[in-house]
Amino acid sequence: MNSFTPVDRLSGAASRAAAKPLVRLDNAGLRRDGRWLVRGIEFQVARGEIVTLIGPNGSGKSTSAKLAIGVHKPDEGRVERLDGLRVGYVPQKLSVDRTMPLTVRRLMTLTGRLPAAVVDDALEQVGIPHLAGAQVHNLSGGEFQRAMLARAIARRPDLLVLDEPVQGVDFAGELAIYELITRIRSATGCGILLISHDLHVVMAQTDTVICLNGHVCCRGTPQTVSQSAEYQRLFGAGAAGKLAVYNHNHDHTHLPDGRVRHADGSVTEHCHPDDGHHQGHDHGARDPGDHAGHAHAHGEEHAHGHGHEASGEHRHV
Ligand SMILES: Nc1ncnc2c1ncn2[C@@H]1O[C@H](COP(=O)(O)OP(=O)(O)OP(=O)(O)O)[C@@H](O)[C@H]1O
Repeated sequence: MNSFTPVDRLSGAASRAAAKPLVRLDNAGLRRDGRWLVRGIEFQVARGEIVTLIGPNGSGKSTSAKLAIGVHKPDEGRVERLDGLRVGYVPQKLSVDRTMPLTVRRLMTLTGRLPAAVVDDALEQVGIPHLAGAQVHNLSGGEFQRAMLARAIARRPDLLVLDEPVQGVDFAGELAIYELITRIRSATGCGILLISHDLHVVMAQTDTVICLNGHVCCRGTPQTVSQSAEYQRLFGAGAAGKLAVYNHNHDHTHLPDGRVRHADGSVTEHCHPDDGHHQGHDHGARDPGDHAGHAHAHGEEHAHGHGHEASGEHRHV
């Protein structure tokens, strides 16, 4: 998991190019069947930046991302991309039948040849080198999303666009995947455009949040957006408090194989009853041993989040 390519030192010309955003939407709008799907969309993604689009179903997140990468041409406004921009795109829906016989290695090369070493390196980076020969239909939700991420990063994109990268992943896996995304950003310096409903999980990892509802409702750092009246109208006032989940202290790491490494270096099959995430947290109606009831990352690094319940309130602003 330490085989990321370090960010290259940039030449003068390249560093001037790096100062320009990778992509910039300026008052972009898309109209279909006589109605505006999105309008007045303005945001940009710079190298090394994570921008997250949030908003309720149908608010135009995917449409805005597709405008950004050129799948759609704007009917109004402008979209500018850096010349020669390489995009890695993980769409929300994939037209691969997960019941078809297909190995992870083949999934990686469906849309173009890649040297085996590059495939192996990408799988290593996302923490599933052992699954190269596995059938896609046997992967867990989290493994599948990691395979999709590997597929996107294998071609060393400048801009990584991830449309709901934690679909089918439990709360614990979500945080691990967001940590992985953050690590990819830090190690490769690519820009990342992330789409999610799950703002209270996503937001702490994000530089800029753009809250959409057919138009841009509000924008800013996770903290500013979570406090804004527009955001609270859209997601419910209770959603603002969810950011606190990131401040939780923890004292152990969940390893990829499910075992637990403790602060003293010992490794056990399960958490100790007095481990960090058991202290003062409500496991709800779930069995106390059921870790899906709250979030803590199962991965190489650790982060704990609690209180992932959806606000439930989705009013339009
Ligand atoms: N090609 C299209 N033609 C007509 N309408 C479309 C097209 N693509 C999307 N839409 C509509 O545009 C609106 C925004 O869709 P979009 O997929 O961007 O929303 P979203 O915020 O990503 O939603 P979700 O969270 O449900 O994935 C929806 O009402 C959708 O039905």
